[in-house]
Amino acid sequence: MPTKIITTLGPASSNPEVLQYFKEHSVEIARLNGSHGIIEEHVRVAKLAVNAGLDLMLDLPGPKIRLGEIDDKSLVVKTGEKVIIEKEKRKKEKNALNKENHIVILPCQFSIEKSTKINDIIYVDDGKLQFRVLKVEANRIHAEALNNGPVKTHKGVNLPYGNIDIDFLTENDHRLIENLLPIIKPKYVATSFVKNIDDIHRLKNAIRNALLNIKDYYPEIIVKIEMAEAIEPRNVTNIINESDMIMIARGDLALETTPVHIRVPFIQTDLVQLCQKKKKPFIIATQILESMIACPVPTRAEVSDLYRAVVIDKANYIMLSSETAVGLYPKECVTMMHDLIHYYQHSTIESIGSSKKFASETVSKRTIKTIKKRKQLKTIKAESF
Ligand SMILES: Nc1ncnc2c1ncn2[C@@H]1O[C@H](COP(=O)(O)OP(=O)(O)OP(=O)(O)O)[C@@H](O)[C@H]1O
Ligand SMILES: CC(=O)C(=O)O
Repeated sequence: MPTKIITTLGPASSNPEVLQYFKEHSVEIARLNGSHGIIEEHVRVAKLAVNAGLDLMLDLPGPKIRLGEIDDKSLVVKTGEKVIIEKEKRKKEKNALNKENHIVILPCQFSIEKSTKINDIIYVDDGKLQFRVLKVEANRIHAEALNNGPVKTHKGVNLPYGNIDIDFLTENDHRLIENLLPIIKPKYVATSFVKNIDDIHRLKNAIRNALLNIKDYYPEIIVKIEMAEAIEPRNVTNIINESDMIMIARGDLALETTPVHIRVPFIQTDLVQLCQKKKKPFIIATQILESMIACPVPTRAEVSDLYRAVVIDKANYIMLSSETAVGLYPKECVTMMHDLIHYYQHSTIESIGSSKKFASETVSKRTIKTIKKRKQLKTIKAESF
């Protein structure tokens, strides 16, 4: 089976025309990220995706630490700037400017003081922002920004050296399982920040309870591998056995394993081998075409990453996140993936590009042109020798 695409839906892609395009270009699953948006919006978008013929995945947030609501939409921190990180206050307690004595206050959805010590680095927004801890108090952390960058609402917070103790199923997970799952009945439920097999059992119980009155429906469970504990030998095999599909969730994995960023490609290799050995389908996720959030063409490194996922790892699915949720070029991202998948499948076939069926049904016109060009080049080369 050729690799298929999963697209995360958001403002950039939640309309019938884009979803139809996705369907026609190798997208099989539409992912709704439970960490963002409200239930009513997810219901609306789920209907559009189903109407376009896509399967649904509901991705549960799990105990992922995130920033709270950042009121100042243009907030930017600068290198060396002092910030305070503290548990998000309720609406009426909020300081409208998010500032105290001119120090930027960053609200966080969970208290993280107990998991932090002086000189630890706190990573925000997939590590795009880094803060060094200067002082830890009972209810807040004083830190300094190590680089410049915008601070946005609900971006992820990672503490690779901290020991986080947040219950696996959060209030938000329960709300989505009880109020959204029975309505949209997604084919897949993805679960975040799983540490061990007990977490999966707890999720399955919660789902069973929410579906007591619904017969003939139970979702397939996708376990996202994104924590160091999940890849320990005592956990990883059990987790793979207990799941219907594995997601190599490289965004958080990169910051939850140390040395940060470095281990991901190695872990990817090991997980791919394990999944293949156990015949478990798997997804390779995150930042495959990240630069295409703002640019219509990918970097060479991204194309190589895509090649690795499709050609070397032979992933069952590759996933787009911000690229299709909030990016400027959701269709171009899907086209890029679709074309590489089909180029791989057909580039060795002698009749490539001349088959009408191939041209009309699968690859975008641009790829056909490229493949034809490649064939011409080959011919020229052969003739000149
Ligand atoms: N339904 C949505 N509405 C608005 N913005 C969204 C929505 N879904 C995703 N986004 C935006 O796209 C970004 C990337 O999406 P993605 O699903 O990868 O989320 P994430 O915050 O990185 O978390 P996760 O670790 O769950 O993937 C989010 O950070 C958010 O800014
Ligand atoms: C997809 C996701 O959650 C991650 O890469 O962290």
